[in-house]
Amino acid sequence: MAAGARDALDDESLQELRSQATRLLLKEDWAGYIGVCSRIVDGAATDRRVLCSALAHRADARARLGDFPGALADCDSALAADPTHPAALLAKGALLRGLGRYAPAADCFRGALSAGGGADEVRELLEQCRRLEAQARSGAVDLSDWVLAGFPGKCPDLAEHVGPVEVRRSAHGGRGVFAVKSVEAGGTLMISKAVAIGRGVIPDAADGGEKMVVWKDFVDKVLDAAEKCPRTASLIYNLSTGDEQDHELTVPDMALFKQQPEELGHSLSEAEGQDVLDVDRIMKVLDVNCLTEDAASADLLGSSGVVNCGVGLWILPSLINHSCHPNARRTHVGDHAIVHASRDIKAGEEVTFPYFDVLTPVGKRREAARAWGFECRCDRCRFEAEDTVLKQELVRSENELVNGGDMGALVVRLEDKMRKSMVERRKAFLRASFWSAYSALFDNSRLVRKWGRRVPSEAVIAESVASGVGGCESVLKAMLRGTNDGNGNGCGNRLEVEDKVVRIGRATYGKVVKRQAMRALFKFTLESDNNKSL
Ligand SMILES: C[S@@+](CC[C@H](N)C(=O)[O-])C[C@H]1O[C@@H](n2cnc3c(N)ncnc32)[C@H](O)[C@@H]1O
Repeated sequence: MAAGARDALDDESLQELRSQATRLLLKEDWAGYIGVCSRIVDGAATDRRVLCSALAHRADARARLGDFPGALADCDSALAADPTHPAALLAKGALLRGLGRYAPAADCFRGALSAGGGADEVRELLEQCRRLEAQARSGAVDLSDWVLAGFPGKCPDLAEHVGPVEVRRSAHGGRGVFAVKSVEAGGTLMISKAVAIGRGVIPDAADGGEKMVVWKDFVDKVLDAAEKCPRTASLIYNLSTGDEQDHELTVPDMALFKQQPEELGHSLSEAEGQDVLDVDRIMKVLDVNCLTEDAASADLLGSSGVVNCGVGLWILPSLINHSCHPNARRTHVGDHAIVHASRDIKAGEEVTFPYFDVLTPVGKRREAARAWGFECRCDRCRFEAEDTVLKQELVRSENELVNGGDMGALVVRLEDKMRKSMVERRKAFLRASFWSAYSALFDNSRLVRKWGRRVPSEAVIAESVASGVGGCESVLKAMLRGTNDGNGNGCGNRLEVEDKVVRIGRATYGKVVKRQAMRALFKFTLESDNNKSL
């Protein structure tokens, strides 16, 4: 330390501050730690070594508290004083990596390696950044090793990715997400990291109280994230509260979803200059935009008699509207949601999720949409409502479904109606609406013996439903069961059948594993409850 500098720390004071910092570090008291680092920074005078390492430590603590702009500014000050300071390069690399800026993060780790920082660990970080940078650009994910090993340990790290999609005004209401290129079933549309997730393992018999604990914890995390990062607050304020008229919802620029380092620290819209969070507004946004996570990996960790509950906010995916013939699904891996095409999507088509179970008749779907606060305007609902002859048949079948009866007879009657004139897509819609009747028939060997010859095979029904409403676990299960004799009862020859099964597997989970690992997912699908994703 330079002797005689004003306010410079003497060796003894510096030693005392370092001991205090270590105690606070062990207690993970980051605010206290930042305070002590600041005193060292202020007293470091012209001692570059002391100054840079205190700035690097303060940057690390600021990042832990979510103050990314402050952390980045500390790293930059340290590197302005000493461009090869290993700890500052490592701190900046870790910060940029966490923010999804893999290429500049890799530059920092490369710099730290040449400055002699870390070696093996830094080499590993550099390798990770290269892999994530490539994945962020291509959207290609390969979870084969993790799946084949039975989902061990921590989830694989993923990078955010915005695929061939853009936000536009939607006929469904407000804004929606649209494909700008054709995407085949299983293709990745986007990979988004959650702003926050509330997770809990809730006993089956739990009342609403335990769910409220998960919700409260989640809301606190969202508010915390918004408070610390104006950009996050700005993204949240772009989402609908449910109170706006359609024309009041502005179409956001896609650049908003592609984080740039120069945007760090200042927001792109309303959150700028706004010190106090609009908590009421954020609460409304959460009500309209939260998505649930049915994570298979979380499910595997749970024990019997409990259900895993995950609720989260993923910004770009929450702009995806609902349709009863959806074409997209999510696969959850850690905090990332991989959104993929669940059936082929044409360029210009709107990307849609099922907000609720769409393997149900129109009446039940209407109730579910109302619970969400909207009237579904999708073409499947329109088709099921407009044809008066069909409407009568649907009312009769829905009543039979509710009151029980011979589900085989119901299916035969529906199939006879369809055989006459209906196009494949409409057949797929009706089969999806009466999926539970088809399942009851195929689940019961007595009914299969009685009615089996008069209806298409289970595999043919599964393929038809997947073409109409996309792949999902129930349909994949039916396909696997329907083809386990190897020929799929009229579904084609063995290789053709295998291709069809893999296609529905990809439509269900996305192209996240190689073909050989797909078998592990199939085993998992057959063993798990319906409606769980990865
Ligand atoms: C998560 S937001 C989807 C994005 C929203 N359209 C926007 O502009 O922000 C959910 C809301 O979108 C609207 N919505 C989604 N799907 C719809 C559909 N099929 N029919 C009518 N409104 C729909 C409803 O207002 C619903 O509460």
